[in-house]
Amino acid sequence: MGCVLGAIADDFTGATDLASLLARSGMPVSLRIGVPKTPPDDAAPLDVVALKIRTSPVDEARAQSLAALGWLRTAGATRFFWKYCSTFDSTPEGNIGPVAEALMTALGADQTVYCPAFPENGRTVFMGNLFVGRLPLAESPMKDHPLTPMKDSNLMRLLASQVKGRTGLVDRLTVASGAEALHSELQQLKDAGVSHVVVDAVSNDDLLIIAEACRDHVLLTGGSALAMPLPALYHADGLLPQTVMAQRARPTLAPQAIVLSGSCSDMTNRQVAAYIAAGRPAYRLDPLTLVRNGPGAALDWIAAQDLAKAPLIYATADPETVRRTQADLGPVVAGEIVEKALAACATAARDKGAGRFVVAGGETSGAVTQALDVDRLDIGPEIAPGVPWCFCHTGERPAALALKSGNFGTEGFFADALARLEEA
Ligand SMILES: Nc1ncnc2c1ncn2[C@@H]1O[C@H](COP(=O)(O)OP(=O)(O)OP(=O)(O)O)[C@@H](O)[C@H]1O
Ligand SMILES: O=C(O)[C@@H](O)C(=O)CO
Repeated sequence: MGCVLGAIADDFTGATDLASLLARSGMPVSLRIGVPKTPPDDAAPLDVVALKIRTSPVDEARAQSLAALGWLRTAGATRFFWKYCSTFDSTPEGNIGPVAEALMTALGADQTVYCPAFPENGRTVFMGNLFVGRLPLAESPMKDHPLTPMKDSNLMRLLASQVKGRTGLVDRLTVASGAEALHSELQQLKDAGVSHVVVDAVSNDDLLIIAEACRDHVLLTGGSALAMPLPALYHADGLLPQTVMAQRARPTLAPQAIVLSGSCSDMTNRQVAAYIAAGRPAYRLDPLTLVRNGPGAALDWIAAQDLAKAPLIYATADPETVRRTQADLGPVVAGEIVEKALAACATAARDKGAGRFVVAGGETSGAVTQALDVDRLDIGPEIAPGVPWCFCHTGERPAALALKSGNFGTEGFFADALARLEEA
């Protein structure tokens, strides 16, 4: 069978997050890195295209997502999901809103919903405001994000600066009244000309109600948790046969491993500190040194390491250090120089025999995955909510990649991920 639900993710950790939550349904999920160059003759019922467009210029983000849409439509998809970050990471211009509008126009949809809530990871939406744990988004560590600092917690305001159409809200009181009440409020908003509707959710039960109410929408947008109930609903609607995920044999992996961290999130800072405190070999990349001398010293360090000890290379730094670096280099140059260096470290580790890669950060994962020439990933066991091991071939050899969203996982994540692979 062809594809039923086609999803487009704005970064690579977001794509593996979404793929792992869809895979909980037991139905086959495929993850493509970039828009595939070949026709979709091997599409899975649930197919996810990972793009690296979170901070791209708006026109480029629109063009890439429309190309992904075209491929997914050719694959047979009749339902579509636009996946962005559960912390709504975006700039004042986009790309959440502009991509949603471009997809709506292409699909002839005059309304869509926005729900980044991911309760298992502490992201909830109440009265249109996004919370990270107990903090409003703009008071959470996301205010210091190196590329997309989030300075407002109100999703309608954030969205209004990104879209041309009218924005509105369906609040938790309506969601709690059930799918029918939500459906009819969405209809009233549509009649009033509201195209972009933020919908509150504080629990998985709320997300199930939203998915039920919107199961006939051609386009949904949100975090991975909103997509989680869709396979079962589409199955109930006769769109998706209950095919059990074909358990592909797990590839035999070289034991050598590397951990690459370019995320500067609060949780990644704690994960890096915990890994170093446990006595693992570690090398810190300094963006200012990279500008002057390139990544040569880091590559020499990798050459001298025993990769069976899973060494860590990290640019992860606290907000004050990041601010100082950005004051010298600018956020874009600082980000790119680190991404390029970590990508070079990944290929050096692969060439030295590494078959296991733990990567922290969405942009970082994009740079690393592209450098390793990965074009498709199979979804393996989930290490933490939204972070699965993924299997692929890099060149001649199979490899396992864990692409960790900045704030996901607990402090012991890096070591836990490697241990989980042993058990899987
Ligand atoms: N020391 C540093 N100074 C400035 N920028 C840095 C530094 N270290 C990393 N960066 C850049 O910060 C950005 C971090 O973004 P990335 O998407 O990788 O992590 P994240 O946003 O925490 O993860 P996610 O998007 O999955 O939540 C990257 O572009 C990275 O190159
Ligand atoms: O939704 C999330 O928080 C993640 O999947 C993500 O997109 C991080 O980049």
